[in-house]
Order: sequence, then C-alpha cells, then structure tokens
Amino acid sequence: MTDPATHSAETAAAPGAQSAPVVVAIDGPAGSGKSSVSKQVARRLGYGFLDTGAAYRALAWLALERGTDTSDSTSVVDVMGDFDYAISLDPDEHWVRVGETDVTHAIREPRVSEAVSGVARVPAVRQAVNVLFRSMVASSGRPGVVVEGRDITTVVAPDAPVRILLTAAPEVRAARRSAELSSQDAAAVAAALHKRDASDSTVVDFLTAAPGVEVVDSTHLDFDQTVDAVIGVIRTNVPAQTGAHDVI
Ligand SMILES: Nc1ncnc2c1ncn2[C@@H]1O[C@H](COP(=O)(O)OP(=O)(O)OP(=O)(O)O)[C@@H](O)[C@H]1O
Ligand SMILES: Nc1ccn([C@@H]2O[C@H](COP(=O)(O)O)[C@@H](O)[C@H]2O)c(=O)n1
Repeated sequence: MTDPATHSAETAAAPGAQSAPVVVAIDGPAGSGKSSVSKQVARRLGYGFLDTGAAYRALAWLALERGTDTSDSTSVVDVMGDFDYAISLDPDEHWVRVGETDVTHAIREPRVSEAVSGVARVPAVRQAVNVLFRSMVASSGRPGVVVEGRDITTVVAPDAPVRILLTAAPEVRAARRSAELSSQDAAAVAAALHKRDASDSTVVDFLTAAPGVEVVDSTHLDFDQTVDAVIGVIRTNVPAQTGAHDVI
C-alpha cells in the first residue's frame, strides 16, 4: 500500500480548519443504512463522509482483476503491497479510485461483494487500512467526519465522541437492499446479504453495541427519520460550537 499521507491530497485542509475533526463513528450490519444515512448526515452537518467498506471492496476488486485467490491470505497481502487507493470524503462528490482507475461503481458488483469478506478477514489488511482511515480523517479539513463500517466504534475510533450502532431487522435490511437491486432476484439478494453478515461477524461484532455505543434501530423509521435520529445522537454528544449544526 502506498503512503497514507499521499492520499490526503484530494481532501486537503480547508482554510481555517485547524482542530481535529469531530468523529462520528457508525457501525452496523449489511443493509442497515450505514452508508446512505451517514452520507446524508454528513451533508446536513457540513462534515466529511468516510465509507470504510469501500477500501475493502477496492482491494477485493484489485485482487479479482489480478486473478488472485481472495481466500488465500498470503496472496491478498501481496496485492495489498501495491494497493494505490484513494477516496473522496466529500458527501456530494463520491468517488473511489485504485491507481488511475475509477472503481466507484465496479466495487458494488455482486462478484466484489462475494469476494470482499475474504480480504477483510486478513489481519494485516485490517491494520493497514485502519492506519489509512485515521490519516484521512485527521487531514479531512472538515469540522467533523462521519466514518462508517463494521468496526468503527470498537476498533477504528473507539474514543470517538459519538458512537452509534445503526441497525434494522434482518428482513427489513434484506427488503431495502432488494429494492435497491431491483433487477436481481430478491431471495438471492437476501441470501447474499445474510451470508456476508455471517462471514463478517466471525471477524468483528457489529450486531451488539459495545459499552457506550448508542443503538439507532431504523426498523420502523423511514430514511429521513433515521437521519434525524442519528443527528439527534450527535447533538446530544457534541456541543453546537464544534460544528454539529445543520448547514443545509
Ligand atoms: N430508514 C430507512 N428506510 C428506508 N430505506 C432505508 C433506510 N435506511 C437505509 N435505507 C435504504 O436501504 C438501502 C441500504 O442502505 P445502505 O447501502 O446505506 O446500507 P449499508 O449499511 O451501508 O450496507 P452495506 O454494509 O451492505 O454496504 C439503501 O437503498 C438505503 O437507501
Ligand atoms: N469497517 C469495515 C468496513 C467493511 N468491512 C468489510 O468490507 C465489506 C464491504 O463493506 P460495505 O460496508 O461496503 O458493505 C464488508 O462486508 C466487510 O467484509 C469491514 O470488515 N470493516
């Protein structure tokens, strides 16, 4: 992997932004709304948005491009050696790149979703991307960053002032994901989602809230209500003068 410091160029500090950003850490299972809700929360507060799953997906994409066996840790670590990764933290301009290739959409393909748990279970990969995530947050130039993924409240940012487990009933998450991927068979989409959760939960516990982590259960909330609930938790934990107020 290339030096994390080189990845901060796209999100260079904005004039006047000096103190460390407020970190809003959001965990949760597949389809719970981590990415869509976090992005909207970031927009509303003028914060950055860091989708950590995109890094694992991009590495899985690169491994597949190279014909690497993603279930073989040693081969995955080899691919990691020259993983030139960049991501936008701007919630209004989301992109993901590996080298010169824009992989924003390619990393959402089912073949990547099927392979990603394999690369995510390699400890050396997790350690390297976590260093990168912390570096990106620190250099975001935003008053705050909403960071979402499976292990954010427990591993990546256990000291964050706001830590939330965003969840929803399994059948609700599956239905939302199916609605999103309407061209695919609903039962197959649900099966893939639950299979990935089962695999991922052997590495990280994202189904139970760690001490101090607040649960936002969106089973009976619509999208906007869920965003409001998350912002409510942020406002309770972050003084307004540090930037937790609506900008849109
Ligand atoms: N409260 C809600 N009500 C209705 N739809 C929702 C709600 N929250 C999220 N969604 C929708 O559910 C789908 C899944 O959300 P999203 O992709 O953000 O989940 P995720 O947790 O990031 O999933 P993954 O971990 O698999 O990437 C999206 O289509 C999103 O718009
Ligand atoms: N903090 C994280 C984030 C993601 N993963 C792994 O990446 C996969 C893709 O994540 P999405 O949020 O884009 O669905 C996920 O299934 C995990 O395998 C992770 O381990 N830790």
